[in-house]
Amino acid sequence: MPVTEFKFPDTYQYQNGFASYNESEAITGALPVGQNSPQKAPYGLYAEKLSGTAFTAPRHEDLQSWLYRILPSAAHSAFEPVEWKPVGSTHEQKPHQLPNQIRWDPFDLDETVDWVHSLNTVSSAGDPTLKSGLGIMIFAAGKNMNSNEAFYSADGDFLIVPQHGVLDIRTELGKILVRPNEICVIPRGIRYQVMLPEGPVRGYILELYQGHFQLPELGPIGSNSLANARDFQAPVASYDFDVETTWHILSKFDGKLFSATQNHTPFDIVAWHGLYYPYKYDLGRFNTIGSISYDHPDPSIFTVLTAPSDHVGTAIADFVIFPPRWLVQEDTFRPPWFHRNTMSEFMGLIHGDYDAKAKGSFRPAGASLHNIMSGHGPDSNTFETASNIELQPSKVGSNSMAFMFESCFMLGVTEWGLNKCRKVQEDYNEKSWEPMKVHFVHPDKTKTTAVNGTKGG
Ligand SMILES: O=C(O)Cc1cc(O)ccc1O
Ligand SMILES: [Fe+2]
Repeated sequence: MPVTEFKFPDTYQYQNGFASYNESEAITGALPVGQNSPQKAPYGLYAEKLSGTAFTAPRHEDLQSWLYRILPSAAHSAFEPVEWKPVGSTHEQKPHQLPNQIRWDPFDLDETVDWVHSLNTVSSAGDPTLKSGLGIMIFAAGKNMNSNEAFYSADGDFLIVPQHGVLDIRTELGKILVRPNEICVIPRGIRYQVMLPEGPVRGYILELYQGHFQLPELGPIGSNSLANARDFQAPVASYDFDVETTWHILSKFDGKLFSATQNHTPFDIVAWHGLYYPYKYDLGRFNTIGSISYDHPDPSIFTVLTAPSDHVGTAIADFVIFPPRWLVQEDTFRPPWFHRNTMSEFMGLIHGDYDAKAKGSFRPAGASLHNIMSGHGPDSNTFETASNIELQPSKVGSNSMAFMFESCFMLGVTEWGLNKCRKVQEDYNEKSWEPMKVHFVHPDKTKTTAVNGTKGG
């Protein structure tokens, strides 16, 4: 069910559509007509270009916006490095590459920190300096950012998946409210401030060091379904006129934090137009497709957004969800099959349960990582139940929302993710797959052999 139908209505205004060429002006006439950079922009505003792709990118990839602001973003002091707890996503701190299946208990809320200081990298691949790879972060914050602070990441686009609490995000291009079961994307470079109107927040972030997210191809599904383009929402221009306050601009740059000061607000964009902007999406609007005959299809049918690599069909990162849905397949083992995947699978749970795992084992605000070729699938109890249950149409995932960040890269686990967070479940394999029973019965029953104390047949 869409969040917007059961929670308080969003107070902000949006423009609808994925990858739409948008334009917005907080004062009528602030956008120049017929050109981008007149000798004098309307109302004495400065014109500033923001590029999300190279100037020479092909048209179908091109992401640029023109901003009309009171002062240019360049008007600030030099950036200085500032103390930041290591977020563990730089090439200087190589993460642990492990073939183990890993699962984390729910990450703790931390009411002592704000958005910027709440970010902890749990897993990563590649290197932001080479615009290659991605980072996966957990955020858990309980404080508003200072009212005169704004943050941006030069390292990549943030795909933010809140699990708890409400994020009131003021971006340079306008305001976005994001709640659990909604997601938002803040592209590289865009400055923003995060306030917490309902108290503590927690969730997951995929930071994409290369490329940008797009909607997946629909192939034979046709021209609608999955995440429909019209349900994505971009903010409208909203500005302050403040050239007196001292502001701090915080920059995540190669996994480190830098700060610069300026004596004017960064939220001074009166109008903008273009294709490079933040946006949000309500996962409750996802139109889920599934099997209506037999067998369990690949989870790619649940892809909300994909960041493609240069190799068609292989993603740097897919964002996949497991929404409430009906299962009706006949003569089918309905939960996910056992598998080993050339892609890495990092999963999180926003609320509810996940149908491949025993209740209470993979919990909301927890996570799991099944790296390249690490065998996984339903745990032993889930297998026994699903292979014996009488098959009726049944609804799975009512009031639940699991998701997966799936990547072609081997995902390393940071020191924080492996040790410091203290959430790794030591008994994941022991509880899930080591108890699997042998059901094999040789057609010639005299050849049955005892294994693990269980006699086949
Ligand atoms: O491993 C998982 O739980 C995710 C997953 C779900 C599914 O339905 C099929 C494949 C897959 O990797
Ligand atoms: Fe999987």
